[in-house]
Amino acid sequence: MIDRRALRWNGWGFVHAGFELGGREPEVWRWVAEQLGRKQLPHRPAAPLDRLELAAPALSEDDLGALRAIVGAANVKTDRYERAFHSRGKSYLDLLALRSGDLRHAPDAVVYPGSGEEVQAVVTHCDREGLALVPFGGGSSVVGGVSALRGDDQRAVVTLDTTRLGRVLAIDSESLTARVQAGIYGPELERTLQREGFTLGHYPQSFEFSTLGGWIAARGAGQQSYRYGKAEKWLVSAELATPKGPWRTEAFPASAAGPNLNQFVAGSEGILGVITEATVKIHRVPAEKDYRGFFFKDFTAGAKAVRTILQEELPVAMLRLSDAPETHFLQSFSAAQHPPGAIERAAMQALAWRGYGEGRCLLIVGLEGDRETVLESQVRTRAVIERLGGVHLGTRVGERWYSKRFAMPYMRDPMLDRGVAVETLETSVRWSDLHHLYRGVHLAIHDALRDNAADPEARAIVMCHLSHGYIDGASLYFTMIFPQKQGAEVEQWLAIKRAASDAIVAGGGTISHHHGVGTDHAPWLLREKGEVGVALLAGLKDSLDPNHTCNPGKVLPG
Ligand SMILES: Cc1cc2nc3c(=O)[nH]c(=O)nc-3n(C[C@H](O)[C@H](O)[C@H](O)COP(=O)(O)OP(=O)(O)OC[C@H]3O[C@@H](n4cnc5c(N)ncnc54)[C@H](O)[C@@H]3O)c2cc1C
Repeated sequence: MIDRRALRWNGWGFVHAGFELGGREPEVWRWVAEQLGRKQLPHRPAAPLDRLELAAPALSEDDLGALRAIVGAANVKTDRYERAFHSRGKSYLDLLALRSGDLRHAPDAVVYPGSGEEVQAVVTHCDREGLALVPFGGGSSVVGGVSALRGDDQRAVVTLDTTRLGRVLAIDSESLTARVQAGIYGPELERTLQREGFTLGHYPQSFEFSTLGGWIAARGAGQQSYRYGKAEKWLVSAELATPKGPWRTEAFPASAAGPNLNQFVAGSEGILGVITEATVKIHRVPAEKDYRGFFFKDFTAGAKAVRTILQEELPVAMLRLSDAPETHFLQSFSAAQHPPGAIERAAMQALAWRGYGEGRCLLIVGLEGDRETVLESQVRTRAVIERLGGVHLGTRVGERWYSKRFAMPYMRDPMLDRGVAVETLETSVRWSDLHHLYRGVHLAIHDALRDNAADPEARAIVMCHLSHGYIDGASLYFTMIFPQKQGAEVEQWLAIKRAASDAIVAGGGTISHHHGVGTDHAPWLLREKGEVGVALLAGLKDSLDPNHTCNPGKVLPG
């Protein structure tokens, strides 16, 4: 379990850590300012915690006494730090609220149960007493999934932090499954499994600060999902504490006994109850890892290579194709930190002469497995890539990406400190609709950014990568960096988000491939699931949680 106070309550990661700019802060920030059409970047520090207004907890001493009796006095927290830390997740909207000192959604108490039985007792208590209950793992939701909301008829909000449930309970080395408590953080889970020679292989960018339960509840995807699968694929079974009592789902390798109910748990986002533990599929730790880079002349050629590799069913762990703006951004940002030497500059110039210039797109191919499989796969993926116009860059770019794969989120807080917004959104779509959707979303974002720009000189960076591919389609992940419109930051972002989400749905994409629904995507759910589908989900909620105790205001359209 990570000590909560070691973490930024209103930003990313450990308080003592940050993004390493190689001693070239002035050059990097000058480069960012230039890209965004700013002469210089403003100074916009976040409001300090001790000056924020926080309403007194709306729980009586009886309520608190009852919670203390369940989890122990030390595990019921009502102090300022705990309530602020648990008030929201990590989306741009969340950070805007936290940084401006808006703690309207702070929970009235945070409880840390130490067993599945204690979780069940807390759920039952909240349900009986008319209290809202918000399940909270790492709190890295970027869709409003952990906002401490309550229904009109609920007296107060209790946030249930799962991180004391942090143990691997059993490993079945014959079946390759592990039974794990839901509040375990990524690093502790992998450390424990790898000590025994196994891995789950689920490495989202938020790996260090997110939990097993959160991955399942939000149907998450790790960066190597091509090999290890999304959460719904590696989930074997789960145990939940619900207002109707404990619920354990079936745990078979396959079954024809009706629909597989695990599929309702994956993506339930806390609205059906609290996942207390799960059995998951594990793998032997791969003996070999190979990450290398390739350039394509454009995004279409790169996407065709990714599709071909997947449809030829070559065993890959990761294929990550950046479009031209993202490739340019990554290279220029890296050059601002570590200026390239003469040899590197000459190599880039030579590639530009060969046509890999302005529009070039970087593909990172990750292979994992035993030595023979990785070697064979390396030969075969490279053959496909070169046949379709890719040029090999070697392992350095791949290894650099791998070593920094969890670092980028640390850039967001210093950007916000300088009036620069950073946010992402994602979808998945069939191959036959992919380019149409890509263009449509790009256009919608650009138009919305222009119509909501900070001023006429403001420029934005909009970039995309293709990741998490399948035989029939792939996920597209968009990142936007733009100057904030001071005083209207929320409205500015909502306009951009609305335009992008409408374009995603119009283009045939899902409103989320791996971030989930939360509050932010709920308005688009009806268009995706249809009336019958939403009624089915609502019925499921009503049957397990008739008083709507669990995570009110999330997933289902209001
Ligand atoms: C910088 C950054 C990078 C990210 N990268 C990725 C990525 O690569 N891939 C990806 O999939 N996601 C990514 N995310 C999104 C987020 O990390 C995932 O949604 C993650 O799965 C959430 O895990 P968590 O433990 O933080 O859950 P939380 O944020 O605490 O909760 C997420 C949702 O699940 C519910 N929940 C949590 N635990 C439980 C439980 N035990 N039982 C029932 N409900 C529960 C919550 O109520 C909430 O609705 C990223 C987020 C950030 C901020």
